[in-house]
Amino acid sequence: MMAQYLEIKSQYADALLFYRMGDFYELFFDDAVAASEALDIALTKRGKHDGADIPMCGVPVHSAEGYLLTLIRKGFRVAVCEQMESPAEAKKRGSKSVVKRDVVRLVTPGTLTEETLLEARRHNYLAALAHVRDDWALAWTDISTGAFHVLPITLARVGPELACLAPAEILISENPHDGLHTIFEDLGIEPTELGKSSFDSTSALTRLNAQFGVASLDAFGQFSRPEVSAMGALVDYLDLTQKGKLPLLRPPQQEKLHSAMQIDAATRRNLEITHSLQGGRAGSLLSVVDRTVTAGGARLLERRLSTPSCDLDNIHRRQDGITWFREMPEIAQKVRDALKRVPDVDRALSRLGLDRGEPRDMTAIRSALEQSIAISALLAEAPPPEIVADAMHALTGHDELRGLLDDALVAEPPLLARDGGFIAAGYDTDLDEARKLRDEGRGVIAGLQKTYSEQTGVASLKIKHNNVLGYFIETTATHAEKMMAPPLNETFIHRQTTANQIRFTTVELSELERRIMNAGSEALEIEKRLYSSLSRAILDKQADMAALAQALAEFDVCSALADLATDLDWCRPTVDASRAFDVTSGRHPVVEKALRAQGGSSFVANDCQLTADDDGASIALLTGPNMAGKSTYLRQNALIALLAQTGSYVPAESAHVGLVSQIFSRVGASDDLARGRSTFMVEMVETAAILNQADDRALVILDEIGRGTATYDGLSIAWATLEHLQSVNKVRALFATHYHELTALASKLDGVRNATVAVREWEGDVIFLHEVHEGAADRSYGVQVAQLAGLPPAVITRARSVLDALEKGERENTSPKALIDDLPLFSAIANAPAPTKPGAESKIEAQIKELHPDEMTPMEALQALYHLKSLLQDTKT
Ligand SMILES: Nc1ncnc2c1ncn2[C@@H]1O[C@H](COP(=O)(O)OP(=O)(O)OP(=O)(O)O)[C@@H](O)[C@H]1O
Repeated sequence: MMAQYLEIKSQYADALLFYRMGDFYELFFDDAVAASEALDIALTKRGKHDGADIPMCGVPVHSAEGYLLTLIRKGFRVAVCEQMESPAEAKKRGSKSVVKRDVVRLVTPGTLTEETLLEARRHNYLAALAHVRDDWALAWTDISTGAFHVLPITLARVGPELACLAPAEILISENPHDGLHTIFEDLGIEPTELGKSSFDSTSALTRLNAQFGVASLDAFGQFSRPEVSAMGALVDYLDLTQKGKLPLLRPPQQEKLHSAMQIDAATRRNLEITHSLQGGRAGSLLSVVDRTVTAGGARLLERRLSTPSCDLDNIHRRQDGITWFREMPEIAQKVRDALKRVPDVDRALSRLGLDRGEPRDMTAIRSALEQSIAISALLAEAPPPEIVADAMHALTGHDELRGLLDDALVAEPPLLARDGGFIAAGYDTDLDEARKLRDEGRGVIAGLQKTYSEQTGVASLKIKHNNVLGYFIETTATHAEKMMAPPLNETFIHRQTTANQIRFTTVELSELERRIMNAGSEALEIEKRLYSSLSRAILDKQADMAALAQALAEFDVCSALADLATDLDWCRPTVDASRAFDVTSGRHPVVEKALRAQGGSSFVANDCQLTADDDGASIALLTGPNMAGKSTYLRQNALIALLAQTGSYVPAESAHVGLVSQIFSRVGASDDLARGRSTFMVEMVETAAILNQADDRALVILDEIGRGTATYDGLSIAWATLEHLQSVNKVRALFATHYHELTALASKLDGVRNATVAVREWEGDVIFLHEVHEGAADRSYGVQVAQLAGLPPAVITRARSVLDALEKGERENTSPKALIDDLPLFSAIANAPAPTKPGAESKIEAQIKELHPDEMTPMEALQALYHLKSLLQDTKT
């Protein structure tokens, strides 16, 4: 057995081998050590190899999925090795024969199909990156839904596209291109390297033609060599991991590089589109926007938010869909109620296709078909817009399949096909009979006894059972002669005579007995056969079912965005080919929601006017105090552009967005010490990307550029950046800064204007109004904000005097150093009496608490007052 183990393991060196032994998957050697640690299970030993103990651990087969999930999440790949015959079959070949075993599947992050291993509301992409000289292509698939796409790209776009896709696994050819290391490092992805043959475009063509059952790929589009190579690598890897059982894949969909808004990895992170900066979904734009009620809808929405469109027709079609649902709230509600009952058709289909399905996957298809009829009737109540009408075609015409599944399946099938019990009564007569025999064996025997008793005229005839004879017919010995003479002896075959009884059998009874005995397993066998034929019937309609799933997801997304727009009072933006960007009363959806949840102040809506001339830039230079809401304002406008091009309504009173081809954002500082980059370096790398790539359709938001270095260096960099954006990139941009010197540029550069976030000063404190209006701020109120944050009062006092000195120096043109030299040292201020800690009780307060005015004489009251006054004087000196 160990020899067999080692032989199989040698083929899967980079995976843990789950070696099936009866009811367990066992792991040995290093695999056992690694798995026991990762799964926190006991490490034992079994036998010896080369004189040393063999480490071993195991997981029960019935709960293996949970363990698999943990291992995959921890970055392992698992080869599942099953027994290919029963021990009895092995024995037939000789008493020492080892049960045949083989790997049936290699489980990797990108090739999961099990419900428990997948996140229902997210795609699980497997991607492959290929290049032929300087031409690159990215192909990706989600085998749990059948999606299959390919995109020709450039090396520069690899990072952004991968950031958008966020694949669970990415395949590259061995000895990868030098440029890829940094990209993968940036994204924190560990690619899977395949041999060069997996990427060979000639054999890829053959593989792809076979996979899609065509003689040539021309039917799906004209594909370049890198595209074919990337797609071929995907199919090759699926073949390898699924051991020849290829999943159902939709025909390759060829994407265009510029059909979607380009958003690079840093911008994606900064805008917190699908994940917040903390990494989770909570706090992201998606978490606020997602009101879908089906898993398919949720996946579609996430994909749309990740890839806002640049195709005006597409955007308008989607908007029309939302508007339609908004205008008919009652129908929309009913559609959403029906959608809530729609299971995950895509993933059910995929499991059936890979022969990993269970009866529930079939009932999932049945429920979807049932709800489709209801939804189709609801949608027909008013003339639908194009997007809805197109999708509606996919809902109908499945009566045959629905009828079949309706007739064939019980209402609530058991979890596993192998337990049987999922085929409905009345669907198959053989099955009904087998079940009848299994369940009502005794009843059938009683019926036969009655028949025989009538046929023989022996009222006392009985059918009995014992372990030696099995079922037999018994009469008293008095009937022996009659029973053993013609014509009865033709039917009744004598088996045994006892003192008083005589026993017979019949061909019919023997057959019945055999059938009763086998009925249980026969019922299971028949169900297995019926399961396969139902599965085939569903898979024959795979393309229709996939289209149905897509249509249902589309209705879900449209109606969910309509619900959101109505509930949160969002507007339909005008999206066109102009270079406008004009938002009235825009809001930040995530901050607004957070403020509402806290129940405190409400969000202050702000306008944004960035409409550019035909060939110029339009840049708003935003100054204002810390904490005033600059970052929020910057982000909210980027998110409005993004939402508008997703086809969604937007959080504003009105919005006009001329197509944005790229969004860039440099917001906030973060360092990347793991990669040896300081905060400032990260900032500069991101700024360089913007200045090198932004075109005149880009929307750029830059927050406090240059703040990570010395004041004059920072100011100079910010200055030059602003000029470059205005004169070379000619972008629409929001540029927030604390370098108030920059505001002077507004009068010098065309298309640059100043805006500021208002605050009010009151008794030395600042009150944040969060209102953005024309003009420039002259101060940052940093010291006040620091005070709010709880910096020790001595530090605040000291900071105020330093600030006053610096400002005075600036006015009087004195060197700051000379001025600061004149200031008393910090120690002078720090030696001042320690301020009472906020919340701690002062001496005076304590004394006042001790006073009981109702119990005091006027004299005592006067004395107490004098005493308090003297205390006050004590604290002041
Ligand atoms: N329009 C608004 N209405 C209400 N509250 C807002 C608004 N904008 C921002 N805020 C609140 O103010 C806080 C600070 O906002 P933000 O981080 O945008 O300030 P900032 O000006 O960028 O500050 P800094 O310059 O210190 O980075 C937010 O967390 C939010 O709670």
